[in-house]
Amino acid sequence: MCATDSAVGQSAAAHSNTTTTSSIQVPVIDAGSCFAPDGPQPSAELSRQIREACEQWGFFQLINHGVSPAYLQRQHEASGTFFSLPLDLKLQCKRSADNARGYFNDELTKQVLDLKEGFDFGHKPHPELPDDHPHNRTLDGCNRWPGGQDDFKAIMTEYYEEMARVSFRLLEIMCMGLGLPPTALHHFFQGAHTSFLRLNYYPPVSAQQAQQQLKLGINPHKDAGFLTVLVQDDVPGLQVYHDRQWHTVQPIPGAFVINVGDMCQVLTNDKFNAPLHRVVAPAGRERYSAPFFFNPAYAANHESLECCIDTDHPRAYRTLNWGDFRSKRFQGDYADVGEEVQIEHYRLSDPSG
Ligand SMILES: O=C(O)CCC(=O)C(=O)O
Ligand SMILES: [Fe+2]
Repeated sequence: MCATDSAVGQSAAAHSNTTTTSSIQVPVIDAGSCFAPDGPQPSAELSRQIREACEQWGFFQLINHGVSPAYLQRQHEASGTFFSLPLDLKLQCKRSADNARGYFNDELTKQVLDLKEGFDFGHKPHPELPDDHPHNRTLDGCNRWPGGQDDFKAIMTEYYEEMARVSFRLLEIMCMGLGLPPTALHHFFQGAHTSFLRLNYYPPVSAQQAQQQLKLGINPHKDAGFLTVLVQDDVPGLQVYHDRQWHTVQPIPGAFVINVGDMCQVLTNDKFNAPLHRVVAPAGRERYSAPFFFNPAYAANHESLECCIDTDHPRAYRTLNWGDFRSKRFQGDYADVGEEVQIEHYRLSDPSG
């Protein structure tokens, strides 16, 4: 990608090949259908639960959200159809150094090759113009689609819009949890958010391979944007690092898995933490997931919010421009360019700052 960040400052255990099982679980929150288009207003109790999950884990699952399961099912089926296309067709829309969007099977996370395939597409500023029109070339590049797969494009575009709607609602609930008006942070996103949808396909490794050595579909990383809304199928693999252990995010049919990203950590002055996570390559079965990375406008400058600063929590970061951060990050995901930029470089106590 990736919208990912590095594991600087994390203990060696976070990089070990061992998986620890634990009885504590990523929080599961009932949203009371408030993500349905005509659903009820989110309650203060929901915003409290989400705030606590963001403070304690930076990860949670949202059930009973109210988004029609048909969207999720259509997306899942279309993703399966895409990844089963012949490789030469997929390679026709392969991403390149100057265009972060399209198909890829050579992603590096922290300069280590991931065991997976993926497909990215994102915000198109002028939907009425062709994808490759100069006006639709963004900092991330422009969308490219596999030839002759109009249904795939239509289903994914519809799904993207639905995830954007869900993300705006989540943003509002998070603001409520911080004691802000629900729309207090809209200006970071509205009209020009640079979100993108990623489809992930993890081919199975043999049970024998998995036993010999832990194989990772995605290496440990943090997501760089504001938040991520992910759906996974019924094959476990996603793990979050919490309290010095890796915890599997157990698949729950139809649930959204939400995690905090770097920009949210900067805005909240470390009150909400972007958690380290990874994917264990599935043994014996393939696995699919679809993260929607809810990203601010390129021009958005991030400074910690006044409501998150006090004498015990002084301002932790220098101003960080999202477009600048994002483009530096993509260079590191596409090719091994040495140490990647990360939010720690913007920490006011960072001597290199
Ligand atoms: O596949 C998953 O469950 C997680 C994917 C992920 O973390 C990512 O694409 O950044
Ligand atoms: Fe991620």
